[in-house]
Amino acid sequence: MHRIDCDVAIIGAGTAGLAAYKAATAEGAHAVLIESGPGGTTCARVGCMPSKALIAAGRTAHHARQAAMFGVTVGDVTVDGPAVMDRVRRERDYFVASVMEDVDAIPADRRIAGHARFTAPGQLSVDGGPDITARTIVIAAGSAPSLPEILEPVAEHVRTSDTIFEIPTIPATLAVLGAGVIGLELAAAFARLGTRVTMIDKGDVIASIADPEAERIARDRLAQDFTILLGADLTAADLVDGKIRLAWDGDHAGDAMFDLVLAAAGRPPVSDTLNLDAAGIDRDDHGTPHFDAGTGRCGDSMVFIAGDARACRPVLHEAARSGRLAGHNAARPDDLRRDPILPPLTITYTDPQITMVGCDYDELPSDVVIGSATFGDNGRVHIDAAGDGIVRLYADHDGTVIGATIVGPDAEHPAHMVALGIACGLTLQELADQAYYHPTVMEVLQNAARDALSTLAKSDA
Ligand SMILES: Cc1cc2nc3c(=O)[nH]c(=O)nc-3n(C[C@H](O)[C@H](O)[C@H](O)COP(=O)(O)OP(=O)(O)OC[C@H]3O[C@@H](n4cnc5c(N)ncnc54)[C@H](O)[C@@H]3O)c2cc1C
Ligand SMILES: NC(=O)c1ccc[n+]([C@@H]2O[C@H](COP(=O)([O-])OP(=O)(O)OC[C@H]3O[C@@H](n4cnc5c(N)ncnc54)[C@H](O)[C@@H]3O)[C@@H](O)[C@H]2O)c1
Repeated sequence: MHRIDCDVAIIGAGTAGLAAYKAATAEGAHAVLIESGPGGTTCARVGCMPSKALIAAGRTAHHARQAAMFGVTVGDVTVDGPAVMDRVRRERDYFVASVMEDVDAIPADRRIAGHARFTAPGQLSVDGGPDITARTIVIAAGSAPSLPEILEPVAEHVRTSDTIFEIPTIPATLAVLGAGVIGLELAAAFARLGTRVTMIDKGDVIASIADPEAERIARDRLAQDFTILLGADLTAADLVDGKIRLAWDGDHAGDAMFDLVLAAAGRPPVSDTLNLDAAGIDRDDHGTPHFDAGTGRCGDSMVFIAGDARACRPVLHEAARSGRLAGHNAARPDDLRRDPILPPLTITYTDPQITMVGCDYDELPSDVVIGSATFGDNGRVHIDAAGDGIVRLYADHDGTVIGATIVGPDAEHPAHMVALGIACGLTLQELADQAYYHPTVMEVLQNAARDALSTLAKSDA
């Protein structure tokens, strides 16, 4: 077995690992990148991109069904399931190929295939590969879908986001376990493609939306397309005549048969497979290393961490950003860079979109000022027959914008503006006084800022 001595060893060639590799080599470090799977990143292969391709198909079917409202005749709308799934996979292949081009450009002796695990601080072994000694190590091993124990007897018939995009056609009936981001996006897409979807979650809210007004609007709207059962725990899962029978308890206790089950019950980091006991780093109760969010460093060790492996903010832009930072700092541990921590931003690509930015509703200060505005009376939304929604804008007592929950058509745009506003320390007055083109959905954000300002004025009076 040959040995490698290097400056930086990076575990995982996903978005975070690739960004770390580029940043470390840009600093002149001898870095190696270890990947246990097929590569291509979670985002491109089984995440952001195939899910958005499926959502795009669902949206197209929906718009086609709505066409008559605009005086446009398209005839009967039918969905060709195999053609939909073929396009999803073609799109996926396009994005994976583009990532693999970048990977292939890395010198072959810097790319190592196999599963890495720690054997001692600064030491890794790779299954079927070399033993590695590295001055610093970056953990960028990502996360993986969990399979609730109750589904184990029918595991063969259960899909996760890792396998759902391989199905040959659109199922007639689908149970989705988990009302988080993955469950909602895929449930909504399949429902618009003609699948009868039942979503089951043991929690009380969808998409972890803490703001009750926003949660109610999002849930009511999505429930028009598929069944949402909250506060429901699965009590049984078995196979009957080739179909999966699920039973659940709670207010809507019942059972039903499904062609397919999608488990979307969370994606914990894969840290338990890395033998972190040997790494010499402190970890929390879930096994995730303690780390400094400003530098990515785990305690005062020579280990850095990035991406979904951190078990917080598991979204693409955070993986890329934290990967760059970890790679740079792993190459320059004597001169650590500290990046500003951006406001958290999440977008769920349902219709309406669900976005949360900055301070979460359940962490707002007691003297918070909240401005609200609805999408339904917005000119652009009306013309486009795009539905309804709400902006809930949060500011502190001196009027500085601190967060928002936005549920509505194209909510991604005002959400980005609020994220920038928070990062720049914008006040409600400054937000309200920006240029808002007419007619755009951005005007709803301006209305929410004005509403919050009038509340602030009343509380000051
Ligand atoms: C269905 C779905 C949809 C999503 N949609 C969005 C979206 O629209 N927008 C968004 O911002 N985010 C989205 N995300 C989240 C986003 O994809 C992730 O946050 C991001 O891809 C994480 O990147 P990463 O580099 O941390 O992990 P990954 O890309 O998963 O990379 C980790 C790599 O490490 C490898 N690895 C693991 N263990 C080892 C080991 N021991 N040795 C060697 N290699 C190892 C793995 O094989 C993997 O290739 C979505 C995720 C899913 C699942
Ligand atoms: N648009 C995006 O940015 C996007 C899209 C998809 C995924 N992602 C990322 O992927 C991560 C993982 O997504 P996810 O949806 O798998 O996880 P999640 O943590 O968002 O949601 C999991 C849901 O499953 C429920 N659940 C857990 N165990 C259950 C059980 N036994 N029975 C019933 N319900 C159960 C939870 O109550 C929760 O509502 C997200 O945190 C997100 O950051 C992002």
